[in-house]
Amino acid sequence: MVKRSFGLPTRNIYLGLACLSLTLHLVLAFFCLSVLQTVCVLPSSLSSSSSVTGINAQHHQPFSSPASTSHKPPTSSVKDETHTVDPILTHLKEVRGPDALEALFNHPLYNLPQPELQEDDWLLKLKESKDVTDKGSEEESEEEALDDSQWQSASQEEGYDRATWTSDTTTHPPWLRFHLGITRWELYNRKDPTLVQLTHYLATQQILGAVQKTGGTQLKLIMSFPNYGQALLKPMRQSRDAETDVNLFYFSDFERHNAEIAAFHLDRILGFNRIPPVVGRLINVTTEIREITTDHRLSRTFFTSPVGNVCFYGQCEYYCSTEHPLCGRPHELEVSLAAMLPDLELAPRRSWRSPWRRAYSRTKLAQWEKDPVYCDTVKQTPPYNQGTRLVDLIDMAVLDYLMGNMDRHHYETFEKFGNETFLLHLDNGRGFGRHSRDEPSILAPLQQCCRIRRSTLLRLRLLSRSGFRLSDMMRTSLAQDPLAAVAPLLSELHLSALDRRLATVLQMVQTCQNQHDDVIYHDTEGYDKEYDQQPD
Ligand SMILES: Nc1ncnc2c1ncn2[C@@H]1O[C@H](COP(=O)(O)OP(=O)(O)OP(=O)(O)O)[C@@H](O)[C@H]1O
Ligand SMILES: [Mn+2]
Repeated sequence: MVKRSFGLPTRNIYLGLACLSLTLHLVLAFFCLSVLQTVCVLPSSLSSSSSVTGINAQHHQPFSSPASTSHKPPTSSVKDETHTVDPILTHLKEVRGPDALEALFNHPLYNLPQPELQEDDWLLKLKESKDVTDKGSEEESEEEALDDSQWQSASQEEGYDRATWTSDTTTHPPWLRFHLGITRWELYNRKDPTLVQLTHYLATQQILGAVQKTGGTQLKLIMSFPNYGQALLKPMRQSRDAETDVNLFYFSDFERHNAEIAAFHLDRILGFNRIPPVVGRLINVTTEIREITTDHRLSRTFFTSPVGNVCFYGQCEYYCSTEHPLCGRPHELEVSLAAMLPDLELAPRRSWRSPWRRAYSRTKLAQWEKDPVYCDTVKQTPPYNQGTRLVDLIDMAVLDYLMGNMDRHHYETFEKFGNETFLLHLDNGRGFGRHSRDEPSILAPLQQCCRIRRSTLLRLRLLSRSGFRLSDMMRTSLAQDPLAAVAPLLSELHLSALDRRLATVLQMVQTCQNQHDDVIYHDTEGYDKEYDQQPD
């Protein structure tokens, strides 16, 4: 009786619940399809990339975990009040992982129109074959010209390939294609497949030679490959998580191999393309240095440590002693390998002292640290008084601030291009030393000059948005490096420091704009319409 008297109402309740559940499912399915299409469909490669990087998602949207991102919208993008007013966001797609990096690089701000390249905008050029045979012609003496005959070694050195390159670029090894692709405006074209081939080449080619590089203060080696490519090696000296001792001056800090690697990725993500490609590699110090080196100053410094690891220290000014050994485990050592720039004889470079160079002294201050209107003087001094040199320097200060590099005493340019060219951002080994502290003085050029390229500013803003967040882009980009399989190239603490520092840069530009009129250097003509509503 009791059962029967409750039967009908219970059935109605069940029916009602079923209808409600069906409606909810339909609404959910509709929402998922229409609004979250890009989030729901995750690229198949994600799970593999996450296992390689071993990402700890404590502080970030875990792009590596499809389950956790696929059914709810990222909260920060929903909160973003500028979503409907900022045209930049019309290009924003909520994607994660490798696709997000690709989406960033496909954004119009990373594909701004470039002036058409003229013949003298290329650093090197191949000689026409008629020039090679036409001995005595004036063009023969052109320093920047390469001719096929240079590549044919008369005496075949052991292990080296016989060069069979012709003027057909498909016969060229990646390092040569990289050299031939350098222009007045950038070191490499991000979309050129040469870049991927070059990094793969550096990471995998057999090492035939290893000698110390002269010049500079810390140990560096030049490694040679079978088809005459070379790379600049910086070794791992300390664990990735070791923070620079607070009592060490910037000029005493160790150089870090992972800083060289991360700086290349950061520079590329900022859209500069001014750092030679760098990859990480595990090398065998016995077979790939000790047994092949012809450098006696280097080979003399090898020894076996008390626990049986093979170590060496080389000869240089800083940290080349038994107390600072570079040790394999027992043979394997992590290193960074940077693609070498063309030989100085083919493409001479000019070294410029940075106006914001530090004093490199325990006690002295540089002029820019004492004079609040220092930039007024710089602005009137060639080459900073015209062209893009000042804003180029400010781009470099932003890059250095983001990675905490206080060691930018000089920068270089290719002599061929005079003053109208990009700045090479070489030597980044002292970046990424501290994540817990930001060094405001690195931003002095921006703070004192209150000037920035519009394209740089717009890209920085883009990188502060969810979906394109700088830390996420860096994590994804660094996961492509071979050493990411050993451990993430930058710890999460360093990655979040990047976002924090980026916010500081944007805040500084805002403060400048509140006080000055001519903060923006307009370099995005023709694209202004698209960003009309972008506040600057
Ligand atoms: N990828 C490269 N290809 C060719 N030359 C390079 C490359 N990177 C650096 N160099 C050259 O080697 C020199 C020394 O390198 P780097 O600056 O990294 O060493 P360093 O020991 O930090 O020097 P310093 O102590 O003077 O700062 C640079 O000034 C530059 O001219
Ligand atoms: Mn240095």
